[in-house]
Amino acid sequence: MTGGSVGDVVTRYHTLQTPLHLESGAVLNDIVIAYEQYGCSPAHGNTILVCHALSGDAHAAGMHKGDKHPGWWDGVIGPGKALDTDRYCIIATNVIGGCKGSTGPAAINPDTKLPYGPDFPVITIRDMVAAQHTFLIEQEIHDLYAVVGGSMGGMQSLQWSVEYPGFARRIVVIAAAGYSTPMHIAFGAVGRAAIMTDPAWKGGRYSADEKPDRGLSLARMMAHITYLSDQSMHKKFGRRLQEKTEYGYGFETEFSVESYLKHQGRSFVQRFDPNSYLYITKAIDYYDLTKNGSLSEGLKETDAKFLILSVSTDWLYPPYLSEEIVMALNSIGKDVQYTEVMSGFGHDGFLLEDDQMNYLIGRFLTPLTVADIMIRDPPTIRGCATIRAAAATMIEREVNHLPVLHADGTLCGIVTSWDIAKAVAGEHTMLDEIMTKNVLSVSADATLRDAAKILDKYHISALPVVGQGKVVGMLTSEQLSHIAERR
Ligand SMILES: CC(=O)SCCNC(=O)CCNC(=O)[C@H](O)C(C)(C)COP(=O)(O)OP(=O)(O)OC[C@H]1O[C@@H](n2cnc3c(N)ncnc32)[C@H](O)[C@@H]1OP(=O)(O)O
Ligand SMILES: N[C@@H](CCO)C(=O)O
Repeated sequence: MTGGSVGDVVTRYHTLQTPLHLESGAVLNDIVIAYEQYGCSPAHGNTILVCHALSGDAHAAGMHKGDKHPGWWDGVIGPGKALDTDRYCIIATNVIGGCKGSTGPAAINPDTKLPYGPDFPVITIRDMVAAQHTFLIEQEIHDLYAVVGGSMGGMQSLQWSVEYPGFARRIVVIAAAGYSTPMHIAFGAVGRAAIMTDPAWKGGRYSADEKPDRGLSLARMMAHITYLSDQSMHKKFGRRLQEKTEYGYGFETEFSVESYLKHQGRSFVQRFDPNSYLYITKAIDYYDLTKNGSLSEGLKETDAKFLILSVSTDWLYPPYLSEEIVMALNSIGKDVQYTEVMSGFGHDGFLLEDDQMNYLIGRFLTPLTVADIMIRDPPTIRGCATIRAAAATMIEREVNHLPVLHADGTLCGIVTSWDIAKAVAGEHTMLDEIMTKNVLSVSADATLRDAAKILDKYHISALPVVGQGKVVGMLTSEQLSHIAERR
């Protein structure tokens, strides 16, 4: 997919005026939310909130001055991309508990004037979302067009739908789950143990000069394996050695994958706070949207359209976890679409498969409407005409359906070539005798999906498109099948 860049961007900061009552019972005051905003100005119904994964931040797109990489979802956010900045206002915030500008354990505790460290209260995904909600309200944004996120971002998207039903019209959940599994918790536990057993951790009260870097690096190395796949590791590294010493195979000689993981660990300690890692992984582990053991029960109050995406080779959040969400939503009659993205990248596929993400998310957020494919200014006929005149118009204009109009141009019926055939057999003369009078119609801004549902439900093959009382177009099942074949 082609698309432009949002260009140079800066992170902004907002201090919440409202204290945040956390799920743990603790209260946080003066919370700072780091955020970035791209595209149109926020207006009623045009704003999309993007939620990041474990180590992400508010810098989702565009370039920060001096950086060598753009924001973490630059491939999907920008003019003409799925999160189209020509159409929408895109907002990304850093979660509370994080370390990229929003209040987290490395922030200064106003009571002690020292970093919170281990005194920072336990936070949950629900708390992260509550902070985003307060932030939006204080920015005078009272509804969202969509909430979109992958991995922990997907958990936030789902939590939004449960916590604030109706606030967001569309919810996109990628490579996520309705709850953290024992395996997620197990990986989280090992990562936390790596940090907490590093002598430099010092019960969480480490100094800026001496952080538990070894522990954090180890935690990231281990976690990063879970973001890859067997297939991607074969392809990326094989059994290659990074460099062979002149002595041949020495104990120090690194495999390519070993060197890669060390690089990931080393670069992670440059950009992430160890205590934040503990708090955020704990928030992920506590995440559980089931109620009385049922995901359907937990999602009962949601009121949005859902797009759920999984990644075929993701073994951390395997497709079955997404399918559980889909089944739960289906079982309670919610509007949900699902696709398993075919990708060899594993869990991080949601950050790498830009083309598929753009196509699937773009189609969901900005679906084709009836206006995009309808026949404009279609031939019509007056209700007082003869059947012969209708047949002649159909042959001349090569159509099988004619909307029938009153003298004032408003719709009063529809006639099809099948009606004409029946009329000949029944020896009728006037159109009024054979046309369908209870004609169904659709508006030009209806989605093709909604229009297709009407055609299917009533077993009909065409719908006049009506705007301001007048017929402005015609939509047929034939056009819909052409579109389905092309997409
Ligand atoms: C919403 C969010 O989750 S935001 C957080 C997302 N970001 C992260 O997870 C940060 C870590 N980044 C990554 O894991 C990756 O960059 C991804 C998943 C985002 C993208 O993956 P890719 O484009 O395939 O990059 P890849 O995983 O190959 O990493 C490239 C880096 O590894 C280095 N590298 C690659 N192979 C090796 C090797 N054998 N030995 C040492 N270093 C290596 C590259 O030099 C490059 O370094 P740089 O980032 O310092 O420039
Ligand atoms: N690699 C991503 C995905 C984790 O789910 C991150 O570190 O945030």
